[in-house]
Amino acid sequence: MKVTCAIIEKDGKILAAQRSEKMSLPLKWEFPGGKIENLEKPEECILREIKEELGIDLNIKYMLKSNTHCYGNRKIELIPFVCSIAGGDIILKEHKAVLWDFPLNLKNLDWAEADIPIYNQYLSLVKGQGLK
Ligand SMILES: Nc1nc2c([nH]c(=O)n2[C@H]2C[C@H](O)[C@@H](COP(=O)(O)OP(=O)(O)OP(=O)(O)O)O2)c(=O)[nH]1
Repeated sequence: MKVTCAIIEKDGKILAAQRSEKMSLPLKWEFPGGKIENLEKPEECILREIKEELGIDLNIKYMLKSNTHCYGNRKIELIPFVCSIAGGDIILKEHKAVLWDFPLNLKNLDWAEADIPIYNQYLSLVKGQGLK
């Protein structure tokens, strides 16, 4: 299963979202997004999912390397897009909470396992740019 997710940047901070009790991986933190539907391009998927889940429009800046992870016998390929907000105000439609912080400060969140390599990939990238 292919899943897209968004690392949304604003003023040097990024957004982490907490899954609700009712979702799979309850209360884990993730980069919001969701499953690719039939015939959909990954870029279309992430824009649709973020509109559905957070009520905002995104600009896609670039894609990072995907991470394949198995939760038991469920294999997902998580495809990350670094994005900025194009418009709208965040309304939580599915998540329990969201948090904005500098990338390094999010290290100790209880991340979904599939997100950890993606978080680390992003961190090395922004460190390389001399940012936090
Ligand atoms: N959206 C998103 N999903 C993630 C991330 N990390 C991660 O392991 N996942 C998992 C959780 C889900 O099993 C799947 C994404 O599906 P989804 O967010 O559309 O969730 P869903 O409720 O439809 O999925 P499910 O409960 O049927 O498993 O990928 C992430 O960063 N973002």
